[in-house]
Amino acid sequence: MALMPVSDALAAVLAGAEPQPEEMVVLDQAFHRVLARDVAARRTQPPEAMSAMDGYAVRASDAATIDSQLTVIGEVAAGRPFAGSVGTGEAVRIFTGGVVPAGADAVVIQEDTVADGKRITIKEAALPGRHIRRAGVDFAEGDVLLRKGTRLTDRDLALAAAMNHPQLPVRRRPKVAILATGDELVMPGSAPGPGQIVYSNGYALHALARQEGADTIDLGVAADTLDATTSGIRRARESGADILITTGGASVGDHDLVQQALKAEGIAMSFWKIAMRPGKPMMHGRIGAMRVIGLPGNPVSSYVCAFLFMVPLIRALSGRSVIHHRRERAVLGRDVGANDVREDYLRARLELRDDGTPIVLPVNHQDSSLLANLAAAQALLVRAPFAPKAEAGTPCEVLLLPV
Ligand SMILES: Nc1nc2c(c(=O)[nH]1)N[C@H]1C(S)=C(S)[C@@H](COP(=O)(O)OP(=O)(O)OC[C@H]3O[C@@H](n4cnc5c(N)ncnc54)[C@H](O)[C@@H]3O)O[C@H]1N2
Ligand code: MOO
Repeated sequence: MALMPVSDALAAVLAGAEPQPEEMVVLDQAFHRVLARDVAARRTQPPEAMSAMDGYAVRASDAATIDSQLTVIGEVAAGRPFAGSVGTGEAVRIFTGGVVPAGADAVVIQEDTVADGKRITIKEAALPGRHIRRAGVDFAEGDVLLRKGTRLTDRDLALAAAMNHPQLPVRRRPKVAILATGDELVMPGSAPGPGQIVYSNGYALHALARQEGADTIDLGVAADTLDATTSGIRRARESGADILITTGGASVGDHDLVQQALKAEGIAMSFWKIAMRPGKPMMHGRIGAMRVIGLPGNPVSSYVCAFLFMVPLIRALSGRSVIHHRRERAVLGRDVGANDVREDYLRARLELRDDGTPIVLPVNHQDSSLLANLAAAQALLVRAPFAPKAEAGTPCEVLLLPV
């Protein structure tokens, strides 16, 4: 198969990706979940005119001049409205959040009054509407304030509560199973023997998938045999995974068995090999309803491909309205050479110029095994296939890496 352009590969990965079924969750469980439906306010907020200050509810016309005197006929506090109404020459003691009593159309803050028993003297002229939050100034019953496809923020949860929703309709989290392959891999903290490599890819992949709202299943490391690899794939299916991510064994070496194992398990392959760097040997297909992304083993290739393909897929399955990474505009901080047929995603640091323009500094060594570079990078500089060489100062596009 020929190398597939990145945009075609992404379209293939996202083809037919429908949002997961809906479920109701209580607000405490709803942080970062994706709304399955538009949500409208169940009440008007505030439901009635309320005082924004501690002071006295008055008729503005009675308190329009300094030294006017009023009689305090009662009190209203938050949650305890005053039953009567404020007549001429009268005032009601009121506290922040208290319902403005009938008849009153202004609040005079207590600092602007002198109190003497039931009498107050006005020291600052009242203005109609002053210090009063009118009914519905925040929102009205029926207002749609939270939209389907939104990933709920901390503020959204407070808003949903104020809208009087104890629970929200969200999308079920996609399940992502992650299977590493490679005889050479040993766990962090062990004493690697000759030629052994410490397993690292899965840590970034699990974290990235979870950060995007997926549940992850760890299928461990399969040895480089067809049996071990097919058994890992089968376990992914049995676990009900929506997405299987494999890492390693994607290339053409004698021990790269992932594609063979996927075929033995009946995969409908959609592509193998993309015109991108890093990540050329990535593959994609489906086994039944399970979507499979076969990531390369090199740690940077594995992460960059997951970032570019797994993340939008998780977002699409989660029903998010925005699924694509945003390309930010920036300026090259150093010269870069001409590109070849593969779209390049160069690890880069970002610096802000004095005027706020982000300057992109691609790291010197872009070999796809170099994790220290990846961890230090804040962005990926995107270089289109056959982009000509470009000098420092040229506008460019970057993808920001998660923080
Ligand atoms: N003749 C060719 N050789 C290679 C080609 C090619 O086109 N022709 N492509 C190269 C490219 S590009 C990549 S990327 C790699 C990807 O190969 P694999 O997906 O088969 O990866 P492995 O061989 O299994 O591993 C590569 C490297 O990464 C280490 N690794 C693997 N898994 C993990 C893990 N979970 N944690 C940490 N490190 C891992 C592994 O030990 C190897 O060192 O192929 C090129 N070759
Ligand atoms: O995909 Mo490979 O990353 O070019 O090493």
